[in-house]
Amino acid sequence: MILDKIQKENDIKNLSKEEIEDLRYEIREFLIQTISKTGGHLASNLGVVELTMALHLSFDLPKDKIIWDVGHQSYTHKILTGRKDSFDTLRTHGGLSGFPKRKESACDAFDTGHSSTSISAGLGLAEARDILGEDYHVVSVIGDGSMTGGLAFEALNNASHLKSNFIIVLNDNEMSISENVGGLNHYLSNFRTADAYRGLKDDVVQSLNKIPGGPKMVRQIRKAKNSVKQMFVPGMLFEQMGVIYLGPVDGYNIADMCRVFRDAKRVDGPVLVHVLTRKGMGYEPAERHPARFHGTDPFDVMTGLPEHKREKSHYTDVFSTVMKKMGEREPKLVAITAAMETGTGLKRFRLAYPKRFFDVGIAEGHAVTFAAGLAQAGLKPLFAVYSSFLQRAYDEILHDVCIQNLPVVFAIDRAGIVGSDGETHQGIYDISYLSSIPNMTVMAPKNKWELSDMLKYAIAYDGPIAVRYPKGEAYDGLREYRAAICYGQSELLHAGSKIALFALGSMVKTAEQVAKQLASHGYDPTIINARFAMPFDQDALRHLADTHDLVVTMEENIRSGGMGEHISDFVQREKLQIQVLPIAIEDGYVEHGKIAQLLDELGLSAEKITKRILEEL
Ligand SMILES: Cc1ncc(C[n+]2csc(CCOP(=O)(O)OP(=O)(O)O)c2C)c(N)n1
Ligand SMILES: CC(=O)[C@@H](O)[C@H](O)COP(=O)(O)O
Ligand SMILES: [Mg+2]
Repeated sequence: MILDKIQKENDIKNLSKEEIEDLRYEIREFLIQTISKTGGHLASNLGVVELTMALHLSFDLPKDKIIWDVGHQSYTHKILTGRKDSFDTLRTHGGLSGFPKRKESACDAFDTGHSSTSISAGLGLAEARDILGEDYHVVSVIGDGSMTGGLAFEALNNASHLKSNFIIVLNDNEMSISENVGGLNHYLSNFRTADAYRGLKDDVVQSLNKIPGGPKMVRQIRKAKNSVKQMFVPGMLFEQMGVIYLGPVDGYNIADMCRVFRDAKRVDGPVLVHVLTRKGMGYEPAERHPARFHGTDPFDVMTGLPEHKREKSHYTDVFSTVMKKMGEREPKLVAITAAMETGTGLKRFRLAYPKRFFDVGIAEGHAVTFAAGLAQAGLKPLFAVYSSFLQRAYDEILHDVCIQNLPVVFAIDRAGIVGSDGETHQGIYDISYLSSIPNMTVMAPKNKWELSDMLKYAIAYDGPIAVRYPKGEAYDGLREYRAAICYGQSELLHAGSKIALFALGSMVKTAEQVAKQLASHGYDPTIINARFAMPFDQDALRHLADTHDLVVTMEENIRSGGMGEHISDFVQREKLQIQVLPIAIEDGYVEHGKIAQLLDELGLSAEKITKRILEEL
């Protein structure tokens, strides 16, 4: 195996031409075999094997800095920097991260996970290098999807002004997770078709020359030729912004890419190298279904089919079904995604109501203000978004939606621990960052039927409102508890004594288990489904203070700014005679691992919560 010769960074430079040719196949095979067992981001990684090899052949790591935008495509980089043998631990607890991590390797120049940050970060490194009088190259590798994020444009604007030596590699595979959308995508696709355009024009000229009056028209066309050509000179947009454009270059021709990188190093100022790649390259099922293999669970290599069939529906599936129904019932309902159509479950809505569906690209901030505009003009916008990506839009939620009290619905998927994507993707901050914004309402369902009821309630509600629900299987217990949703009111599930479990969303199921465990110690706790994190049910708490000794608040969110902290504050301010035990995630970041394992480690499993309660008593 040539791969065995790669034990550390720069080892690739010792390989012969023939070995380099073979290495690309070995890496691809290794990626397919490994990810088929561990799961992970396959399609993007298969697309950039040769690009990564060319970068490693052209630059000197760790002295030179490569910043991977999002970082989901950094697996070959990890292999070429001596981490191949850890791949069986990919995205597991204590194992290799699915994203670049500075603490994992000196060759990981900057931690990523969310998109469109690489040009800003790279520019920062380049400026620091110049101010400190150091000498190294900085390369930011950004995909065409991530290029649709506003931050990337802000950085380009700044780069052209600063004029620091800095290389941007635009990895253009014409895909975000799903098809890339928008004007930039059209602009880039012109470069791909520029040759075809020229050929077509010659054909047109030949045909025109054969018809009466044709030669005159040909002369006019020739006159216009230069200005028409301008439109098709690749990279004009970047060049006019002051960023030198090189390309497009074939992302599967290593020698060509190395040549262009050599040129790019010599350019004075910012330079953009446009590389054309294909998502899923070299594995037929992934080439055919790049969105499905963007992030995949373990699968069978021969067929490409998932190893485990879904037995129960996920919260995302429930959301998808409700949206399809509500679209029919509510003609003013419009749905927005920021490049997450598949992940959020909006595909069915798009197919049924294409005119009421908007994929705005990776642009969460824009999505929120766009929703505010739609709401202000009389529509009912719903933004379906992952909890961690909505962090991008804090000011837009406050400034554009909540100050004007506009009826925008936030359907927040992946709220809580998400597992294998790790610290950048854990959805454990949304209750805190949303609850502090006046006019915002925050709800979380206990099971799949309540998600459906809450979404319907939210769509009918006249103000900003969020429904947060976790990744994975939807809970199908407690079906018999389906009291109508009333604003700011909780739901009593079991009336007991002494201890009250005041649980939100996913923690209601855990509360049931805690109650069972406490029963074996002779307690009969009351169980309350909080339903609303903000405003929480103050009357219920006043009543509990009269009848119970301890209220245990339970939420899958960080402690700081969470429901428990708000309730503790309320109890203190009202001088209620009840002890509060807030169960939440301790403030900090949570690394990758299995969801159940992480919850247990964070003290949020039924066993750990029961233990805490018994200690408290
Ligand atoms: C702020 C943010 N929003 C959404 C995502 C989810 N996401 C991860 S990769 C991706 C597509 C990126 O497309 P591109 O940069 O072209 O890379 P490719 O997958 O095509 O290699 C999206 C939408 C994210 N990581 N960060
Ligand atoms: C890299 C990235 O941000 C996404 O691909 C994310 O990993 C998707 O998560 P899900 O697999 O939960 O949809
Ligand atoms: Mg792409």
